[in-house]
Parts: sequence; structure tokens; C-alpha cells
Amino acid sequence: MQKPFKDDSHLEKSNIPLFPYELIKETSPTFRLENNPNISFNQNKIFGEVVVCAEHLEKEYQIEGRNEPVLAIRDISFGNKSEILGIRKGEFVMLRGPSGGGKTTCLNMIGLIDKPSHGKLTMFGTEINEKTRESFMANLRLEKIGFVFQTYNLLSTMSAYENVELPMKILGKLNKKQRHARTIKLLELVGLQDRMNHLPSELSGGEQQRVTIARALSNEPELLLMDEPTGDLDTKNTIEVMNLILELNQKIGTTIIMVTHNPDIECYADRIIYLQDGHIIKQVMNSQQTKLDYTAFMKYISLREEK
Ligand SMILES: Nc1ncnc2c1ncn2[C@@H]1O[C@H](COP(=O)(O)OP(=O)(O)OP(=O)(O)O)[C@@H](O)[C@H]1O
Repeated sequence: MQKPFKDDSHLEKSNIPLFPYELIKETSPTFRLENNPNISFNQNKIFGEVVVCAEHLEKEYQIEGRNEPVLAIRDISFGNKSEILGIRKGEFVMLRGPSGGGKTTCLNMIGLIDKPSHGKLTMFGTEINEKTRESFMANLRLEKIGFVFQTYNLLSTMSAYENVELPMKILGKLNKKQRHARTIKLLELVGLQDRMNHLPSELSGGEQQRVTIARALSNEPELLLMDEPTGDLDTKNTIEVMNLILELNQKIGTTIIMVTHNPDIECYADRIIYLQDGHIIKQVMNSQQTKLDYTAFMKYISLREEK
């Protein structure tokens, strides 16, 4: 399988317009990324209220045998008075930056998997800090947040249908008939209605990831968090999955925060926040979310590799 996407190991590359900026211009003349947040916010999209903001967020990990803790997140603020905006309803934000910069730690705190060591998050108007109870976080997580990871984490003995239905059973808000209707609707949404009785092992990587996306949407989350969702996919499946994610964001209005190393898919986001050494170092606004075209992209890749 071809995997032309390059690991973004240094940030400079993402400052320099690469693929979409040249080729997409042919199909989407308005596409551009700007460093100045004041002039280029996506004009075609209206965002809702701020759903996530952070004030002086810090996360440290204590490691056995070491006196000094590891500071994964040092001082992250967005929203309120910070010049880095809060995450607004309907927005699609990517977290990017070099390895070890704190992206996953930040996503895990927003996902209420991990607590801040210092500072606070405000999630859907509720404050989360070092004192927040685990059970409170778990309930909020189940009701409001969906997750998609690089590894699909589907239950191998359950069909696609059963995997999608499972979170609804756990939440316990819908009866069997309602769950059935919603599961079918979600599988149709991700284009897998014909594969619903297949086990994960009988599906391709792209199809498995589409099942995890349907599963993540099962309890109608207000926020969808994704950690390298296309990391294991080839180019064709990456583009298909990204196109699906963009449709969910634009048609259903799901708010999305996604960690990725892939600079070539920045064009799908409304905004890209860069983290390095536990700090936010900049945010970049996209004036128009744009889909990649597989044929044009492969043409670009061969040109890029010739250079
Ligand atoms: N559970 C943990 N225990 C100890 N240190 C951790 C833990 N999780 C993360 N770290 C450390 O925190 C820092 C930030 O890690 P994090 O995984 O958030 O970065 P990242 O930007 O997501 O990296 P990558 O792109 O490689 O996934 C790193 O130095 C990492 O080693």
C-alpha cells in the first residue's frame, strides 16, 4: 500500500504552503491559510458558542524512579482572554506539532480521560480541574464526547452493527427499537449499510475506521475527538475518511478536535493549533475547508517526490 504522507517532524514545513495551496487553487480559488486570525476566518461558516476553553492548563506525570515530574503540558490557555480562541460549536480544529509536544495529553484532558495537574478546563460550561471527581468526568464523557483513535479498537467478536449499537446500550437512554433505527442510520451515514453484519476482521482498514466513527457518533456527542484517525490508512482511505469527517462536521455540525502529524490534510480544518514542548506556539486559520481530490493529490505527490 502506498503511504506518501510524510511525518511532520518539524514545524517549519507546515508554515510553507505545500500541496493544497497550489493544486487546490485550480478547484477552489479562495483556499488560503493565514497566520493572522483577524483577517481570514472561514467566511462561509457560522460557529456557535465556545464549548471548550482552558486557563493555564498544566499536566505533569510522575515517573517511578525519577524525582522530577515530566511536564507534558506547561501552560496552555485558549478562549476567555487568550489570543488563542476557544473551541466553538461546529468548529473543526486540528492539533499539530512535533512528537512529544503534548497533543495527545491535551486531547486526553479535553476528552476527560485525564485530569489537569494545575489550571482548569471549561467544558460545556462546566469547570474541570485537579479536584473534579472521576465519576463526574466519566458521566460527562459518556454523554457529550465521542472518540476515534488510530487503532480502531473495535470488539473483534461483534459485528459492525453490534459495535455501533454498544455505546447506546451502555448509556441506556434508547430502547431496542430506537437503538436499531439509530444504528442503521449511522451505518448508512458512513456508507456501510451493506457491511453491517461483518466482523471487524472482514472489513478493510478504512471500513473499520468508518465503523469507529459511526460508533463514536452513536450517543450524539457534542464533541468528537480524534487521535490520528488516518494514521494507519493508505492515501485513498485517508482521503475517503477525511471526506466523511468533513461531511459530519459540515452537515451535522459536529465539533471536532483532531490530532494529526499529516500536514497534507490541514486543508480540512477550520483552524490548526500547533503545540511544541507543552506550549501552544501558534494558531492558523483556514479561510475555506477543502477536500483533497485523490487523482490531483497523487499527481502532486509524484511531482513533490521528483523535486
Ligand atoms: N502517561 C505518561 N507518563 C509519563 N510521561 C508521559 C505520559 N504521557 C505523555 N508523557 C510525556 O509527555 C510529553 C507529551 O506527550 P504527548 O504524547 O502528549 O505528545 P504528542 O505531541 O502527542 O506526541 P506524539 O506526536 O509523539 O504522539 C512527552 O514527553 C511524553 O513522553
